[in-house]
Amino acid sequence: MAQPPIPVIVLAGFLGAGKTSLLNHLLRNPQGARIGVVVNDFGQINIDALSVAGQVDASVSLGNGCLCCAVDARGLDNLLARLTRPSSRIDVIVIESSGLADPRGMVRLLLNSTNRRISYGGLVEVVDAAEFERTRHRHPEIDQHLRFADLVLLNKIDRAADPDRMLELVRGISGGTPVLPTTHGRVDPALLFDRESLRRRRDTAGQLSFDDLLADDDCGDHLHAAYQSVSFSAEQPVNPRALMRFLDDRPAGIYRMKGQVHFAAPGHGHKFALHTVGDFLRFHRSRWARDEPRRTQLVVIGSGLDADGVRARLADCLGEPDPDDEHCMLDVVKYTRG
Ligand SMILES: Nc1nc2c(ncn2[C@@H]2O[C@H](COP(=O)(O)OP(=O)(O)OP(=O)(O)O)[C@@H](O)[C@H]2O)c(=O)[nH]1
Repeated sequence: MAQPPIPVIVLAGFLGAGKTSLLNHLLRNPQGARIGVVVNDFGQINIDALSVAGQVDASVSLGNGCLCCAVDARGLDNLLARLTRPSSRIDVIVIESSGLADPRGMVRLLLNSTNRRISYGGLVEVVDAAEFERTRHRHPEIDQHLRFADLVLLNKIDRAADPDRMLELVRGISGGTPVLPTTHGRVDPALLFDRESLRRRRDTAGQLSFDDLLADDDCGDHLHAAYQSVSFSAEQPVNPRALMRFLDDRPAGIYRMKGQVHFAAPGHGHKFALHTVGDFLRFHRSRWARDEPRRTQLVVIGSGLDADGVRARLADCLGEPDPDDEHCMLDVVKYTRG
């Protein structure tokens, strides 16, 4: 008997809004579904793929550029072909797009896909409740992204200065699209995996018309045209004091940093995932896998970055802390969860 097509759900949202957090939440609460994942990251090092690895039924990743500007659907088709092999027994595919991708381009790619085993399963737009107003000010086109979506998650509601006002604002912008406040992307997975409800929402809310999707789209207008990424990788450990000085006084233009840090500090041999989004700074501590190389890998995203300058300043953070400085990790620990 022919298998029903596998729904493909697109997670979109500006840099640092919480897409990977949502994806990890879905992977931890799969409701019995086998989830295939496509991760598309902006930097050369695919940090998002590193952050979801180990929890997925099947995953493929595509780094260094936004999928929304792929000239044809073949690149994505090849990835989807791997995930939709009958032997992988995948029930639903989730694409985490880069924080600078244009959701319209992503949806268009899916609709143009020649893979008969998939069907478009909807667009979920993640919004950072703490940063949204600043982001919108810089990139007014974000409003459209909300209207294209089937579901908007107003994430980081715990960080919003006035959550009710934000909810009202985002609901107003989203037109008929449902808006749900969340923290760390914790949403009932049934809302995303239940195809019927997604389809109903598509039929009722003001989504992309076919004309919108087919309209000529100039990639030069996409958000990522204004952003660059700088990748930094080092085997030599990082001096925590030096890194905190860097983070306190970040080079101009940086909006987002993510990756993992290997500190040289006695008693702190863990892996520290680093996230900055605007002014927000957070480390997450976890154990290195047994055979995982101890190294720092960071992606820095922003506009008007002096790439060499950023790399040079990060390189200055490498080295051992002062052996008499017992509290060298204090500031890092202050910003650490986990
Ligand atoms: N306080 C708070 N922090 C959150 C929430 N959701 C995510 N974060 C944190 O925000 C940072 C960025 O979250 P990610 O899930 O990596 O964001 P992203 O959208 O995948 O980021 P990009 O892929 O770089 O665009 C991480 O430190 C998360 O732990 C939330 O609801 N509240």
